[in-house]
Amino acid sequence: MSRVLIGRNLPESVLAEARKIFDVTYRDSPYPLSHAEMVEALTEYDGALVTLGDAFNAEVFAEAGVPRARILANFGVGYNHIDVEVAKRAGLTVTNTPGAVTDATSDIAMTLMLMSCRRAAEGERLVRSGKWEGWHPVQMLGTHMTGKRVGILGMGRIGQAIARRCHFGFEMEVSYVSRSEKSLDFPATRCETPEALAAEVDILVVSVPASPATHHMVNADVLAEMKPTAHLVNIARGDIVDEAALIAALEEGRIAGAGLDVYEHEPDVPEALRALDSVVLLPHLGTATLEVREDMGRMAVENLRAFFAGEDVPNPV
Ligand SMILES: NC(=O)C1=CN([C@@H]2O[C@H](COP(=O)(O)OP(=O)(O)OC[C@H]3O[C@@H](n4cnc5c(N)ncnc54)[C@H](OP(=O)(O)O)[C@@H]3O)[C@@H](O)[C@H]2O)C=CC1
Ligand SMILES: O=C(O)C(=O)CO
Repeated sequence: MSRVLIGRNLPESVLAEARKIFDVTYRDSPYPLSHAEMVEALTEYDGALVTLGDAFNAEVFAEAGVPRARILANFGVGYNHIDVEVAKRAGLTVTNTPGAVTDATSDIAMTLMLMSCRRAAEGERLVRSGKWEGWHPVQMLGTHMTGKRVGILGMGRIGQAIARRCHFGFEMEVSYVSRSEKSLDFPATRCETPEALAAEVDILVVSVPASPATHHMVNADVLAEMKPTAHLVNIARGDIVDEAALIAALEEGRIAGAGLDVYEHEPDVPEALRALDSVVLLPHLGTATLEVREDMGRMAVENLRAFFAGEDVPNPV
């Protein structure tokens, strides 16, 4: 039986499935693996189910030397916490969980769009404060989403699911940036650059993966192109947006608001961001439903199973 580390708390049904197939060591913790635990994952196990925040970087692989582990099955679609090139050079297969996350993450994008446009978090805080004085015709006026233009930065699985919700649910127009032209069943305009996209949309949604190419893709120049009435939503990874530049744009009222599920130095969220009424802050909730986490877990376990059975893994990265 292959010796597999489950690196973090998972839904019970996923653990039970894994235990049927492997000799499982379960690390019963909500926190990411430490450096020493990652080295141990590589040296003491045949494979590991790893999660967001487990920073399998070049130093970890260097310390592990010639690893015993042959596969890292990531629980999640985003794998920017793993140095995949170094992992492959060390002889490991890396897998992820595409698709299982798409609808839930798109739903959180819609939640953030609506909350930011309709000032929902600010309104909730007002009611909780006991200071609400009742309805009046010009109280807390937000942005009407129906019919506006959304900009999708990264028209992949999640970007397309968000665009579909916007087009079919809110009659919105869609613009996007992607490396390749997309063939879609709804109208959408492709822009050449993030700056061009930012300039023409009412809501800019970040859905590109984190990579050296997308680090700070939404920088001060992109934010400067946005309309003062526009909102930014980020459901991808924190470091795609230059957080300091975003805080400055919000503080100076150069954009109307932002909705964030992810942060540049997660879980640290700068005090300046937390102090702003014009920003909606969620704790990386994109895939946080039991059904979706079970699906992600099943996919990760299936990748491990297939690998150790000598089959092609379903989701190599
Ligand atoms: N908040 C949360 O909880 C969650 C966050 N995520 C994040 O969402 C990300 C996207 O997931 P998913 O939609 O499945 O990924 P996909 O790979 O399906 O889509 C990524 C899209 O980004 C585009 N892209 C990639 N690099 C660039 C670049 N340098 N310039 C322009 N466009 C680029 C790709 O273009 P092309 O198609 O042309 O190659 C593709 O359209 C994940 O990587 C993850 O970080 C995912 C799930 C949950
Ligand atoms: O899948 C991912 O990339 C996440 O961020 C967590 O589900």
